[in-house]
Amino acid sequence: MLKTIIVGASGYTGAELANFITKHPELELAGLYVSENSADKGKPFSSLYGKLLGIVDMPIQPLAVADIPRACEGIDIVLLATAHEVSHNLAPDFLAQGVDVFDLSGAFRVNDLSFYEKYYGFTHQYPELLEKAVYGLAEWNAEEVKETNLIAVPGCYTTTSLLALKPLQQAGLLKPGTKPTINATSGVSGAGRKASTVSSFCEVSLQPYGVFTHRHKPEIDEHLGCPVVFTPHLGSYKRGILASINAVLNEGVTPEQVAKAYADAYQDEPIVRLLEGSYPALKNVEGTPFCDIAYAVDGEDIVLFSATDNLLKGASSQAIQCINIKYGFEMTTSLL
Ligand SMILES: NC(=O)C1=CN([C@@H]2O[C@H](COP(=O)(O)OP(=O)(O)OC[C@H]3O[C@@H](n4cnc5c(N)ncnc54)[C@H](OP(=O)(O)O)[C@@H]3O)[C@@H](O)[C@H]2O)C=CC1
Ligand SMILES: CC(=O)N[C@@H](CCC(=O)OP(=O)(O)O)C(=O)O
Repeated sequence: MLKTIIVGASGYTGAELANFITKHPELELAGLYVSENSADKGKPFSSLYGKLLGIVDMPIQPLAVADIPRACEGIDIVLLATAHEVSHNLAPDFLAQGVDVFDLSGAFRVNDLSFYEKYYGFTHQYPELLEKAVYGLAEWNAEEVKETNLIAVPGCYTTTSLLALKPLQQAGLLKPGTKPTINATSGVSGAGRKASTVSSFCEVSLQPYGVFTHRHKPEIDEHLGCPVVFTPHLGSYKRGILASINAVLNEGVTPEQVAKAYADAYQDEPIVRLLEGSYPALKNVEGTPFCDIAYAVDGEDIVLFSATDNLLKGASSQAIQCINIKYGFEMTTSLL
């Protein structure tokens, strides 16, 4: 059994991780942590997430940086379900204790120091960790995930967009010089559990945000290998992302070539479902680890549709996929 702890356990992605770990036959949930002065320290986990009453009742513990060596005793894996700068500050201490780090934040996803100044508002202190971090897009980077002890789990919009676009880009089917245009809507849980006016019940409405400035645009560019236009929208529902993506195919590309690109990429992948005869719907992915993808072609125009649960394939279940890959377990263990 691999002893596993979660930091940021009281948040939305942390709670999903706790649920998966309790169902995983090879992982043992060995600790749930929040910040040193958290309002939730000492509470039983199930007092926050009643669905797990009788399943995860252990108390949530406060974690100061000085506590990390003690928290790591006998521990194999830490999942950081914390804000970007918190993960940036904590990951090196966990790695120094010999614990494998799976980070759900954006702190190690892009190997470019200036990116963090511009999009995250902090100065990245660990270029050597950016070098060793592997981007945990499970269906595409499995071999690399096996080789590292720092996995940067991709963001939710990014996962949803990349899984749809990568087969076309990798097969060279996109028209050079054109930019795929991604319009994606996320449920409010994408903003995390902490109260804010923007995400409060009476304020939320279907609306674009982060236009031309969202940090997932450069993350997508980097891991797709081609620039995109990305516009996120906040939807007035709890969870799930639907991305509609317009792209232009190279001259002469046939629908058969497109179909082959998707089949080659995903026919052996249990978590990505290629739909035929229907389009993705949030109700079909909510609460599941799946990414549902469909497309329609009209001459050189292609429209792609991709749907995930932002808290699962967009975060926690993808982190578990990465654990399954790294330690040689079946890819879907505890997920399906
Ligand atoms: N929500 C989503 O759909 C997605 C989120 N992510 C990323 O995953 C990470 C977690 O997101 P999410 O679960 O939504 O966030 P939440 O805001 O819901 O939870 C954050 C958690 O971190 C804890 N925390 C805050 N500061 C510290 C600290 N210094 N030390 C230890 N714990 C701390 C919080 O508890 P407390 O403040 O009480 O200490 C809370 O448990 C973020 O980086 C986010 O960007 C990625 C993809 C999708
Ligand atoms: C609705 C909402 O607010 N969504 C979040 C994205 C959540 C996510 O994917 O987090 P990462 O930044 O870790 O990738 C946002 O736009 O900031």
